[in-house]
Amino acid sequence: MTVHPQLNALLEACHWIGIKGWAPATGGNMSIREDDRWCWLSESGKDKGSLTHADFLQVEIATNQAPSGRRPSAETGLHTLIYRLFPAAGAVLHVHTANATVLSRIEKSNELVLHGYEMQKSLRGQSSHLDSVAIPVFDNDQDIDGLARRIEHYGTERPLSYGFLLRGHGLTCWGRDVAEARRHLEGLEFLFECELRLRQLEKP
Ligand SMILES: CSCCC(=O)C(=O)COP(=O)(O)O
Ligand SMILES: [Zn+2]
Repeated sequence: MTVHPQLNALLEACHWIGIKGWAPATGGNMSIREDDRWCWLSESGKDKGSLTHADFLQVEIATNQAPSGRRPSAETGLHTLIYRLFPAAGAVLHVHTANATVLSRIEKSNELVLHGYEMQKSLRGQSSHLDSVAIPVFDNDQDIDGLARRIEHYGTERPLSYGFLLRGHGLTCWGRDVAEARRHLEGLEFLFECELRLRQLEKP
């Protein structure tokens, strides 16, 4: 079997996520794009910190179908949405970090605005801490098709870049390749931790 060149990088990213504790239990899911039609997604219900090549399933982006008959991630529809909306997206990482989970509950509006942090420059195209970066926050939903429709609708009205938060659930982020998706994940996670600490310190 020929292995997609980005799959090794994705596996390494999954192991790194596991070591960081960002995909506890069976939380999280990860994928890479193969081409316009196909992507490779983690199988549902696995420990994402100890995945092997065999745990990635080929999935058709337009239909969410896996020809193998095995069950790809329960959140497949969010990965394929990103690949459909953003032709340049090459990798998607979804994690359940404590910071993303708690901050998305504390933030009551539909956007978390990051401002004043040098680390905003870890995000593609950002060049100053003086700019504001809005990360959308969507209410969590077990209806992934419905959730995907809400995210798609948001993207018709507001910029949808880097990633989004699912309230009380976690972060989904992407990049042109695994390296960029990893950088966005690490950068956003650091920014979430700073924002959470700041809000706790500033609490009256
Ligand atoms: C305890 S994990 C709940 C499901 C979830 O949010 C997740 O990220 C993992 O789902 P998958 O089907 O991709 O294993
Ligand atoms: Zn999840």
